[in-house]
Amino acid sequence: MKILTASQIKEADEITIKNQNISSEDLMERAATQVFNEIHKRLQGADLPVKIFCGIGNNGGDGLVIARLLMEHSYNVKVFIVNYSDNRSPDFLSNYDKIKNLSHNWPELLKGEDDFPEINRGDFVIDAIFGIGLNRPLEGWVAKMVNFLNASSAFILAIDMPSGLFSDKIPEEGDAVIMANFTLTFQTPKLVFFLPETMEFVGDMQVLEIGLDRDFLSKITPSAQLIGRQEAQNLYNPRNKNSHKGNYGHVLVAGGSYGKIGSIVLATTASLRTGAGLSTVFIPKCGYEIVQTALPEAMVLTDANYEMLTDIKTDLDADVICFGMGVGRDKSTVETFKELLKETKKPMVIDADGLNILSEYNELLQHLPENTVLTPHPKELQRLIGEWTDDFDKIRKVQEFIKKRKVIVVLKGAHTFIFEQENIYINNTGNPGMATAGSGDVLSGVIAGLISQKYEPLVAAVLGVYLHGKSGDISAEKLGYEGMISGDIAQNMGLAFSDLLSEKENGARAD
Ligand SMILES: NC(=O)C1=CN([C@@H]2O[C@H](COP(=O)(O)OP(=O)(O)OC[C@H]3O[C@@H](n4cnc5c(N)ncnc54)[C@H](OP(=O)(O)O)[C@@H]3O)[C@@H](O)[C@H]2O)[C@@H](O)CC1
Ligand SMILES: [K+]
Repeated sequence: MKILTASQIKEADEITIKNQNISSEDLMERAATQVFNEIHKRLQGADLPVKIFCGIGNNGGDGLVIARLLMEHSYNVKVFIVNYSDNRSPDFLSNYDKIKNLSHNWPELLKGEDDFPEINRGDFVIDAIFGIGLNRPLEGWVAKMVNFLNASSAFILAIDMPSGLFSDKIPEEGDAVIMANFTLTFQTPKLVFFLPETMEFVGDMQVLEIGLDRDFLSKITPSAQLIGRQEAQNLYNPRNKNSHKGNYGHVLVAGGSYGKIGSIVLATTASLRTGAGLSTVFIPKCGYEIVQTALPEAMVLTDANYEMLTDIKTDLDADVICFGMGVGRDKSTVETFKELLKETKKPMVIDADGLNILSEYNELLQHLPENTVLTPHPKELQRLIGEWTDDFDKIRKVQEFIKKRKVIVVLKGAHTFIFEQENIYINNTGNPGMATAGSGDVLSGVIAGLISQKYEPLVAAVLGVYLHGKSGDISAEKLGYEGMISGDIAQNMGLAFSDLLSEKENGARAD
């Protein structure tokens, strides 16, 4: 699903109005009706107090349409106009008239702190104060209004965007932003919904298709893409019946050190469970029996050294090399990694201490094969590219880095971001149970397992992150966030594939 900027959305809006020969008010009615339908589906006529806070722009106009439709269905609705300016939009005004004509339950104008209404625990608050038109931080009593709503224990549903949240920048410390429980957003999710610094304002999120011009949407270059089930399905290559293990490639997992052989077991298990034809590990001697016992399906080669890697064989017949997990940063390990980078032409996936070595010995970066997949978590990324001021600055810095080094970066997080050239892919599977030791080792193994099966490195990264998250979701369903461990994510990869290939309905949600 494409993620568009506010100006792209406004353009789509204008083109839709022109091409479909409708008024902007018609489009507002269409969009807000979708919101009403979602609310009605869930509330089923329940008699709870619905308190709708409307701004005076089109986000407020949406709020007024939602209010009217709820009133027509006999909901217990009270509308408050957050009257921050007299510059009311035309579509706000015509819906203001419509609601006044409908009932004597007129909207109440709020003009300052003294007008704040009572909000109770069981209230259902709808935030239609600001949407994508926000152009400066909230101030004065309007900021206080937002903080007041946040302080209530009412459920807050944000329309299009939580009010106070910009679509293209991070709020400053202390800025007032609605902390929504749920956000119903129009046509396209916004990039800020997925950034670590802003995702908490959004709560759960659902995208409502409002029928914007299809041709325009299909041609426009998005600022990022959200990867859900449908996108992942499009990346999947079905297996040919007439095939053998040689068709699915050979993964080499090189890494590990004394006390850290488990990371190799996890990555290698994941590569095999993702479908690699063969997996060989290259580890220090101390790991020989561990891997042979834990994973009889793997072949094991050992370094001359007992505790760490000092001499990785570079003439191995692998299709992809996965390096770095548990490998440590001893000088002799750095040397053999350097040799490996200089010698190999194979695609690589580099994780953990492999990344830390690259950060410490910057000169190695020039030897990375093109399209190497680097899989840092935020701390590893920071060591690699330096500090950033906020999440937008981080994106810019990653893009500069990948342009210079011609690599793919998989930045792990609640929403993992995959950066390739100018493109950004944002994963929509996964859960907090995956914040557990070894989860990253499994991901590296998954991506390597896909590359070995001839998926392009970018496709392997995007599909691998999706499947890894899905397997995490399946593990969480069975074991709960606390109970699941990364070995479960590796074990359940097969179920993630089955889920991908099953016929079940996906609905409008992008996972
Ligand atoms: N295609 C779609 O997706 C569709 C979108 N639709 C809806 O339209 C929404 C966008 O509407 P919008 O453009 O009218 O902007 P909105 O967010 O209501 O606010 C604008 C007002 O806020 C003001 N203002 C800004 N910052 C301020 C501040 N800090 N403090 C005080 N004032 C501030 C600014 O005035 P200014 O003072 O800058 O002149 C202006 O008056 C969108 O989110 C969606 O809900 C649907 O109806 C149909 C299909
Ligand atoms: K809003």
